[in-house]
Amino acid sequence: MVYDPKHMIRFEEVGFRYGNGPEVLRDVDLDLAPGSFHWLTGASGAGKSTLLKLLHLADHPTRGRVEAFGEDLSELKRRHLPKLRRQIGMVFQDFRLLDHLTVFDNVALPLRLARVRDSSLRKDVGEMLDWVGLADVAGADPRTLSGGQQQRVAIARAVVARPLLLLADEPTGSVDEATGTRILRLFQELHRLGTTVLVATHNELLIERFPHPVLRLEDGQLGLVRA
Ligand SMILES: Nc1ncnc2c1ncn2[C@@H]1O[C@H](COP(=O)(O)OP(=O)(O)OP(=O)(O)O)[C@@H](O)[C@H]1O
Repeated sequence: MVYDPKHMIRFEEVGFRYGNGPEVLRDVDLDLAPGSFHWLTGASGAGKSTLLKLLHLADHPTRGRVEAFGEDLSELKRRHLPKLRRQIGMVFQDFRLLDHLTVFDNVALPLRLARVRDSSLRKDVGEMLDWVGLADVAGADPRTLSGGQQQRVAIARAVVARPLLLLADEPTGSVDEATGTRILRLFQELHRLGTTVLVATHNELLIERFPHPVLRLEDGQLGLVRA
């Protein structure tokens, strides 16, 4: 399958509820243009993580249509989903690093899943750790690192396989302002290289400093509050 990068992710009238609970997302329309950078905001509990979960193709909508890289999710064969999801890098709010693996092996994980050869895997992971400034802790247990360092491991892991789309859930939530700015500069660099980026955050300071369009979730509905 070769994906057409002209089509990133498209939502049409998407609704989502957990079990029999109320609808958390309602009539969400979204067309993420390739090469775009969006902020995603909204009060706590507004549904940002839920929207990211659907964008990450980790769950199906309760209603509506999701199209990813030109493929309709409801028509996609289950065995094709992992390959599609490999086009998407995700930085989770709580990092989700694997404690039993070193920093190097955490970052290498997506390449191992994609069966990348050992020699090019070592090169790619090495370059990625250099890029996030963590080459000197490659052999460390991630639990021994600071929050900001762990976040950079999570970012390296999310982008090592060169995804078309990068999603990040509150990536500066547990780091100081200087580290937050550093993380944003990494995202900016990826964006300049052509990656489509969407970052959920409460950090008004960063939203002001990096003037990308702002999407806002309110009452389960998505709107553009800054173009
Ligand atoms: N696994 C779940 N089961 C049931 N309800 C859930 C689940 N996850 C989230 N919710 C509910 O869905 C709503 C949206 O939650 P979500 O985590 O998407 O919001 P958020 O905007 O990311 O919040 P925050 O900014 O605090 O991270 C909330 O009412 C939450 O309680």
